[in-house]
Amino acid sequence: MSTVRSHVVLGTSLKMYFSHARTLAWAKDVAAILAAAPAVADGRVEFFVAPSFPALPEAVRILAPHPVAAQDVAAAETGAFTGEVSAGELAEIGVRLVEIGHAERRRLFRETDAEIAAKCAVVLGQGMTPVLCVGEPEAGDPSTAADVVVDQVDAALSAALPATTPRRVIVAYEPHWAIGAAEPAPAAYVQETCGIARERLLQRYPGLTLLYGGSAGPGTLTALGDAVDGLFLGRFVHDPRNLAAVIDEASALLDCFTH
Ligand SMILES: O=C(CO)COP(=O)(O)O
Repeated sequence: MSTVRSHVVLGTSLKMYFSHARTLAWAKDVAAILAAAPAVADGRVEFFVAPSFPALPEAVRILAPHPVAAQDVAAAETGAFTGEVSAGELAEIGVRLVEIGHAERRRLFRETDAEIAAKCAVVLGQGMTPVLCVGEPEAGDPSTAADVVVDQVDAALSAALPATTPRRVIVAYEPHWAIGAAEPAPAAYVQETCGIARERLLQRYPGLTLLYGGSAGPGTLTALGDAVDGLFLGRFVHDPRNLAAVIDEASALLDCFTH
């Protein structure tokens, strides 16, 4: 498949894998990798990381000027919601993106479409970018998967983001069955699903950035071609050398296009 791209977005969530000390050590290694990557320096490769809540302020400091994301947010703006963290407080400490509706939150914490929509609204209201996670629970066929993706995006964004507002939103397509697996979903399946979904979504959400997530790592971006704008990475970049490899791969794909 031909590669037609001028910009790649890469992100990763550390979920709840690391200790505080390991998160900060990892962030320092990653900051050095980003500083050494020309395609990151000139903005053609964008990278964000979502550590756990307690690590956010330090991660913002270590990774600056690269954006840091939260893994979740309260659906309410403020008030008596013990244990929750507001979008306002996240914005105040320098968080620029917020992951919403990850498969684990939908499945393990029974997060509903209504809660996810409310979270998108508060995040957009604070001027941050939602990283909306969508995807089908079971492997099926691409057109059914694309229906699920479009329905989940509409349920999350249609009230908060009128079609006339060209605000940036990141949608991470993560088939639930490909998360925590040995390898990503088959490239042809992802390409077809994303192709159908993107065509239907772009008219309504012109600022859409579409990422693939689910056991992604070195090689995934090349396999997917221009079906996606980038990757939402997980376990396979716990070793920073793998992140460096993915950044090199993204840079090489961009170089193919620009030279
Ligand atoms: O859920 C994911 C990113 O948020 C993907 O995680 P894995 O790459 O570890 O499967």
